[in-house]
Amino acid sequence: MPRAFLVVMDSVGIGGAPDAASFFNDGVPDTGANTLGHIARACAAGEAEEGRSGPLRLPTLSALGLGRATALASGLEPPGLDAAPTGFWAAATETSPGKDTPSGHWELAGLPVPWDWHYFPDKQNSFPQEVIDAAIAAAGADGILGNCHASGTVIVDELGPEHLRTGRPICYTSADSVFQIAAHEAAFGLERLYDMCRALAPMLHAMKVGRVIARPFLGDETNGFARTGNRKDFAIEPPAPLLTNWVQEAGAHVYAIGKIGDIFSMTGIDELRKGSDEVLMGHLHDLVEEAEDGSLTFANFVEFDSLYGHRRDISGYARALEWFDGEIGRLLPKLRDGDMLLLTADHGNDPSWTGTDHTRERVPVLIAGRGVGSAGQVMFADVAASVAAHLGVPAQGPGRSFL
Ligand SMILES: O=P(O)(O)O[C@H]1O[C@H](CO)[C@@H](O)[C@H]1O
Ligand SMILES: [Mn+2]
Ligand SMILES: [Mn+2]
Repeated sequence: MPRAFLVVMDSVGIGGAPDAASFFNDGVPDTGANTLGHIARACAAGEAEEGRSGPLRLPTLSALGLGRATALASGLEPPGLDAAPTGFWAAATETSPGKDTPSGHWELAGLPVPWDWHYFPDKQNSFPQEVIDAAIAAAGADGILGNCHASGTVIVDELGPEHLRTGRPICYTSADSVFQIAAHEAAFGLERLYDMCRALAPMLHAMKVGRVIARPFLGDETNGFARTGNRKDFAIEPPAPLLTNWVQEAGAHVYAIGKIGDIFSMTGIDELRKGSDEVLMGHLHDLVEEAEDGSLTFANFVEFDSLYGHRRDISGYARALEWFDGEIGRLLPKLRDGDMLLLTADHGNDPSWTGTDHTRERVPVLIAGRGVGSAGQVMFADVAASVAAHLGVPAQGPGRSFL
């Protein structure tokens, strides 16, 4: 029986979104943003030399059509990615009005977001008093810190000492529909932070804020602060069935790897494996070996986005892509007849761009196991319909299979 492995390379956009002008970073429209294309250009120009050197080397992803998809999506031919495709590729366009992770994943799973998310657009004094009051009550503190747009690593460095002195949680947001809470795992307490997020989530979700995100960190003023791997996203539940439900309702097993569990609030998921991207890649290799016939494995590799995209770190992003390419190169020979591996992304996060937020872009669709060719321009929701068609389960919603 066929199996499907749907792998999201978080934020690996390929530019060219037709509505990029309606999205912004620090007030600058996302028009022209191109995560993969600008990384490849910087590498070719010798401008991404930290921990690596020279042109971006992605032989496996290039053979699966990454360069062709980027050129089709944006007109930018990424240097060094011009291999003749040996897989099936496409460039996908999003319709949901958000450039955030839940919007991208829900639509890839066949469910465009049917509402406008609530944002906190003011860069300072971002949160309304009723939200601040609820946060203070949920924290059991005498106030909050931050109340602004921020990069999560910068605000922890800046406000970590005051957080330790006052016990006040650091609350911040971004261009996404998120309410993020950074707190010290020991001094404030990890479970206390999770409890605070759980207490606030119903109010924020009712406002159509997509996620309350726990951002635990450790360290001190002398040695500095660092976020831990205990991040937890408290996301709004998807409002209708999507790919994981369709597969599960057809009687097949659904494995989730990484943030997929949080993004979908475990809807339609039988088992979840979490950890760093390196650990997640081990789980993906294991599941290619052992996943049941007919099953769906749905994975998210977040560190392209969280460690490099939001940090505007081009060299780091290139290193992560080259590591990932090597791993996928080792994975392909393990695929069985009837397996489909589909690599895609949920939005862009161009590390050469201004600001620190996601960038509105098209995303690649790279498929191993379904012959050689191209579907050209497709829609995010077509990914779900195509995976469902491959598995032989009925699809719902606006997506159409391109297989
Ligand atoms: O800067 P950090 O804390 O990584 O936050 C980033 O991660 C959030 C969720 O993807 C985004 O909205 C952006 O704010
Ligand atoms: Mn994402
Ligand atoms: Mn992000």
